[in-house]
Amino acid sequence: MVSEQFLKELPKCEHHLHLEGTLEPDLLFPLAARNNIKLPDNFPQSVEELNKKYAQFRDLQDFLDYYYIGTNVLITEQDFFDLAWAYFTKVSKQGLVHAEVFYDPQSHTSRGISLETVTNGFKRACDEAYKQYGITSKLIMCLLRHLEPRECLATIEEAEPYIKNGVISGLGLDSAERPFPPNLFVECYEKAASLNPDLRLTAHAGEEGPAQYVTDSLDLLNVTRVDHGINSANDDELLKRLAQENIMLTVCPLSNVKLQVVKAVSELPLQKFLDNNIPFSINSDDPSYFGGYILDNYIQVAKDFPHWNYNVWGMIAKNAINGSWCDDKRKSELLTKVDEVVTKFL
Ligand SMILES: Nc1ncnc2[nH]cnc12
Ligand SMILES: [Zn+2]
Repeated sequence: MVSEQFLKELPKCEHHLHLEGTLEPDLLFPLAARNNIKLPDNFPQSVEELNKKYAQFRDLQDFLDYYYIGTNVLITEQDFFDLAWAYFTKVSKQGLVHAEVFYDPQSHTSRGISLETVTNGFKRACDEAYKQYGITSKLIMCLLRHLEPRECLATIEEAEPYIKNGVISGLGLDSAERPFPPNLFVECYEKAASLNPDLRLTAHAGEEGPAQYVTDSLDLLNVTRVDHGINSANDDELLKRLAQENIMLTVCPLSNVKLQVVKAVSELPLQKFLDNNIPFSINSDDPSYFGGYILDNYIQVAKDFPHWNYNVWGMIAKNAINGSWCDDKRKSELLTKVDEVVTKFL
């Protein structure tokens, strides 16, 4: 296995990180107190109890139930800034160089918090992360697929100024996958794309849902990237297409284990993706809930795929950079850094 120090120094990109999923219990309770939010009686009432619950979830929905309760403690622009800032500070020590991060405005607008409050708080943290840590970033607004598509359309309309001025760089689709297929959101994706031709499109698909949802996300939503996508491995035609069209899958190893999508990271079809030239990146999804940030995910994959050498890891890091939505200058800077680190450890 490659060394942990190498994985730490390797320039890493995160493409699948829900900012609300970085809410650690030791921030959740102080924010609840700061904002006078009473958590439900059946919600764990201490950091220790909450950490115990986070040790295992039955499935995606079991996790989402906790996740949405957690978001209720976020009220002011400063709360959103503090949340994202805590995340950037942590990963700045793990070799993260570029982050394309999700957020769920509807979890907040449904509680009377404006999309501006949320977006401005997160954007300020992104700007500060660049200033203080040199981390570049992009904001991706996600639609909650358990909500009515017409509500999602209204959210896109609310976000129009941020989509037009590029503060929101991408559109995503998250929450409970299985009963809410991609075809429900065709109009939303078309509307968002019409507001700015540079808006990037992605969607969660093939996490708990079938490979068909990945195909439909490509065909119906015109996504150029797929979040999770691991069930693509069950469809050989789709695998060929992902390679031909250079569609990156944003894989989340520790998440998949915690949500019981797989029993162990070693079961993930990562070798199959490599063998079929399908680019993937390694990501943390909701790190405070799933027991690890970006470097923890890299280390676990390295442990479960111990035959991958420095060159293989260099290629994985480069695929993540090439699949990023940053400009060519930033990409070439980061690609050069990968070569330097690989050479140092070879
Ligand atoms: N892993 C995940 N899948 C779907 N929706 C999510 N929201 C936060 N994390 C998610
Ligand atoms: Zn996710």
